[in-house]
Amino acid sequence: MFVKVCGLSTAESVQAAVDAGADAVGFVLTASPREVTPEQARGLLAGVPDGVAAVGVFRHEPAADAVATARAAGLEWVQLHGHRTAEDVTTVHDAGMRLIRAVTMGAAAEEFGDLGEEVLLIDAAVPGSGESWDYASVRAKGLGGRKWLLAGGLAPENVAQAAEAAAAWGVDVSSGVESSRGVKDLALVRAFVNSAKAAKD
Ligand SMILES: O=C(O)c1ccccc1NCC(=O)[C@H](O)[C@H](O)COP(=O)(O)O
Repeated sequence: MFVKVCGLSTAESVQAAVDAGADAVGFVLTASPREVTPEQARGLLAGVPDGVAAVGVFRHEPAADAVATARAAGLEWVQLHGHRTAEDVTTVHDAGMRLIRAVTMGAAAEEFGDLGEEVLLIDAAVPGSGESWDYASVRAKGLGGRKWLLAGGLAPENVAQAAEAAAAWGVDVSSGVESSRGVKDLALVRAFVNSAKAAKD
């Protein structure tokens, strides 16, 4: 099970995620209580070893702007929320970067198609809100064989059940490992990664 921990803003939370075995860490580079500057993200990147994906997260920014900001932060991956096109995917790849494309569960059917991104992320209506949804319903999207992350309202206590219900390739969390909005709880970060890694693939 691929595990991403998102919305990290301190060296301690990065270390907790990495030490627990997270495969990816996310830095929010768009308006959010979790927002970090590119300079802060670059500093946090120092705690991310090779083999762990460091992801810059964006919402409505044009793909070219997201790429420029992520590059300024030294990140290799971008995660783009909002409606995206095959041209956006090309923009990211032509810049030599890697892409997680995020769609909300309620999006139109064509949004779930393969636009060439490396990883798809299926989220709640509002990213980073901690809202849960009917995870099993994603099975109807026919994502078998794709690399995709389940997100929205996951937490240490529900991640294993949710991932199994959805037949997820991986999981992503932010709110469910926080003590208050934007403040990561290190014990919850560890518990989440452990629970997700123990979940049935
Ligand atoms: O975290 C944010 O505030 C945020 C703002 C704008 C775009 C994306 C954002 N976060 C993305 C994520 O953290 C994850 O992809 C996911 O939505 C986490 O959801 P949750 O665990 O329910 O907080």
